[in-house]
Amino acid sequence: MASFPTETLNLPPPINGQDSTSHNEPLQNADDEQIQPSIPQSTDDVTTTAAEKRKREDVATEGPQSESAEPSPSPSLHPLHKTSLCSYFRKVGTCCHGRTCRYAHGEEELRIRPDNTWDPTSERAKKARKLEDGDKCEAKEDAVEEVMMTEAVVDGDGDGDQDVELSKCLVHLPRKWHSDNLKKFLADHGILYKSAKKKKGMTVGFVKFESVEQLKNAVEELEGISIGNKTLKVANVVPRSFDKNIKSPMTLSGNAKQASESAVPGELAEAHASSNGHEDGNGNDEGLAGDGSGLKVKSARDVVTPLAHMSYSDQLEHKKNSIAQMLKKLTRNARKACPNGVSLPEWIMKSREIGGLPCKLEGILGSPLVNGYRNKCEFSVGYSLQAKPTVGFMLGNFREGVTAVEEPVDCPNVSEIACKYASIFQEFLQQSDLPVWNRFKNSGFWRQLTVREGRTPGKPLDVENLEVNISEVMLIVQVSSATFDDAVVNSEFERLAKAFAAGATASSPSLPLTALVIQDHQGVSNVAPADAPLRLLSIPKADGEPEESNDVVEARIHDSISNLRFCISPTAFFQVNTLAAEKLYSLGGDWADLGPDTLLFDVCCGTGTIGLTLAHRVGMVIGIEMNASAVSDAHRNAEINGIKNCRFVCAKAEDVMGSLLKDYLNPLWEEDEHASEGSNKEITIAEEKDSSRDNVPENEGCSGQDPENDIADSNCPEGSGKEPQSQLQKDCTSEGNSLAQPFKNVVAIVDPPRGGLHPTILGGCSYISCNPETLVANAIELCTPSPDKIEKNKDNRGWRNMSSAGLARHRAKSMPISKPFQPVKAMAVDLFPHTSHCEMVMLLER
Ligand SMILES: C[S@@+](CC[C@H](N)C(=O)[O-])C[C@H]1O[C@@H](n2cnc3c(N)ncnc32)[C@H](O)[C@@H]1O
Repeated sequence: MASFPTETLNLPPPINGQDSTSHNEPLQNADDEQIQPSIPQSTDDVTTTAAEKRKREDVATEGPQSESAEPSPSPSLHPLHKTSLCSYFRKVGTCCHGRTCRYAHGEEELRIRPDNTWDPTSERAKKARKLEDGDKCEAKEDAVEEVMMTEAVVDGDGDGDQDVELSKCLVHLPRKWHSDNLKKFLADHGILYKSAKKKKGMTVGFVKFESVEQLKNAVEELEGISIGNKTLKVANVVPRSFDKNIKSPMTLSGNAKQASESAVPGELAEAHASSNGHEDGNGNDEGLAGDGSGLKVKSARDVVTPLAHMSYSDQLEHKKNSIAQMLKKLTRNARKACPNGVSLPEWIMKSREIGGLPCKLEGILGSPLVNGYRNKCEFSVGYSLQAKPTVGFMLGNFREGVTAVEEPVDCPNVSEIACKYASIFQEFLQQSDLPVWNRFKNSGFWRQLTVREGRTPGKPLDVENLEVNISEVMLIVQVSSATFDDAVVNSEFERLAKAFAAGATASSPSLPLTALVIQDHQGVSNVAPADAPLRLLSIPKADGEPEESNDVVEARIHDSISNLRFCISPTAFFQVNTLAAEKLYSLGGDWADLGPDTLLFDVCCGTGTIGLTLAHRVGMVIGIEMNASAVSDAHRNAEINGIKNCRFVCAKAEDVMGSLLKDYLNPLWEEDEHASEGSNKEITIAEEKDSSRDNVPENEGCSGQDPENDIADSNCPEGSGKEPQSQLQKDCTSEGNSLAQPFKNVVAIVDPPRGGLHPTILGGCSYISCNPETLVANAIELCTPSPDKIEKNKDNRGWRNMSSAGLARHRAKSMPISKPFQPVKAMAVDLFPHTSHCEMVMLLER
């Protein structure tokens, strides 16, 4: 039996004592702590007596009041005796060891662990987790009042500042309420007011009063009232008024220090101060700072790079620890989902030896670049706390009424070039005749600026001066043009192109500007569908003349990974940290055990990066991707790099995976129906994420597109993947393997979007994959043994309220019967320094 000594896990100590499965428990020695052998052991009278005594002690000391006063175990017993539930007993209600079993037979026998935690699968642990989550929620709710701020949501009637002074936000209202519900609620409580507004989906409403008296009465009456299980809070309305004549405090250098030095007194000074507040490394105050109105607000730096106050080595330790916690979920949930009457897989049994982990966590790879590493930044356009049109990051969650946007000052993940372009655009907006987007009213014109950067392959990296590494820049400006006059719009675009060109030239050194694209999008959120109309603008030359006609210039930039050149179109996904992505892909390749006999599926391949960088190590690559322009980039990338053993299919993976597998593997199955068994691997590359996505600046890990609603097959430049086999054979008659020369090894590298993969892909073959939470959910489905009979998932009601792991357990019951995968090893790779996100590679085999 393979053992996994704890030393090799290289796990950090528990943070805040939260490590519930105590990886440091002295249980490594598999021979010493035998895991439920199938042959009954002889009963040892002495042990029985001790166990009975122990049990009596346990029963006597149980109950809430005794939990902390747990007596130390008898010296003759292992300190972990009965601190974990017996899975055999749980499944079948009996266990061959009877009372001598070292594991607890039921909750009553369970003892608290030496580190003061309960077996994470026990009811007590669940209760503790719930209480803890409740505390966190309460703390968050209390904080809401502190960070309350909104853009100009109260309709102005010309009173300017008075509008704001006579207005209040009501916080913790039911999401389903709209304005009428709010008005009725106010009337029921006898509140007099001028206007009341509430948008469905938000937890805040806005009330304007006629007089200070009305306002005072309302505050007295409403503050603290219970609505459902929430307590109503009354908060101030932000922003305060902004003087249009005051220029942006952000300097063209984008340098945070210079920016805060140049801040105009009384303007954004406090916001900058809050960023600097973290420089002492003390993150205890959560970076809250005043905005001058008595409210406490977070800075863009706090929101976008919440770990920036920690040293990078501490960040890596922190991420590795949270990945370990995430992995333990896989063990717990696969154990729970294991069907009755089916033995637990060996990896679950062995997990006890490695602190509950499903497999060895090999450690964490750091990012080669820690600052300014992002090659793509999406800046929102909105109002700052002072109501100034601003290009930067939103300070919070729209549902909670936070729409304020602050400049990307002192955000260490943002590149200097991106900061400079944000600043140029912000300057332009101050003078523009067209309005910035108002999220509350869903109206306005300017919505978002995306800055994408590319590098030339083969050039050694200058780490001291990152800007010089960037040779190409694409700017994508998102607008909502539907209600605006074409002539006005066109003239604004012309001015915009001039402003960018002039700003780029004036900067020192001058900034690359390769393509300027307008994306027209009418939707409520800034996440545009992949087919949102794009328009390429001409970039004027320095002397003011337009450079080329639209037909000649292409909206594409290039970057390089592993010395290959990649062409990237405006909406195609490309990892935002190119150098760290290179590490991630090569790790995936190393683990996948690739060779000339390997057929590699690059599932969710984007521009083909994973498949193309590994193509020289396999017989053939098949990339599957639903975004048509990414697929066309992938084709072009294969071509410009002279790679011939790749094929790219434009389709949803769940629609074509089954038929592709059938087409490519059938010849194998005909020869030997077990040929594919044991040689299949899945490598999952997963991104760990924070649940509060709204705070994240933009696509860290995926395009943000809704996989269900995007491109139809008919839009695809290439085949849908449903071609007859003869067509497939024709496609892969390159130097690599073809169907005539069967592949002995099938590997899928799965790099899904944030939402994970559609479950129907998972039943097909073995995989490698990357997003810790969705990976864990997918892995639960892949690694849980099949039941004897598949259940039809008739009742899917309530799935919205389920955790991703709960949903995966539910789905696992209806997966096609197949041999389960087993987790072999995992490694975290940090692509996102200073944020809480992290990628993970996991090898699953069967
Ligand atoms: C995280 S990105 C990874 C891209 C690529 N592997 C890379 O590293 O550059 C996920 C990709 O999956 C694509 N995608 C999302 N859902 C999909 C689906 N159901 N089928 C195929 N592709 C999908 C997205 O368009 C996006 O390009």
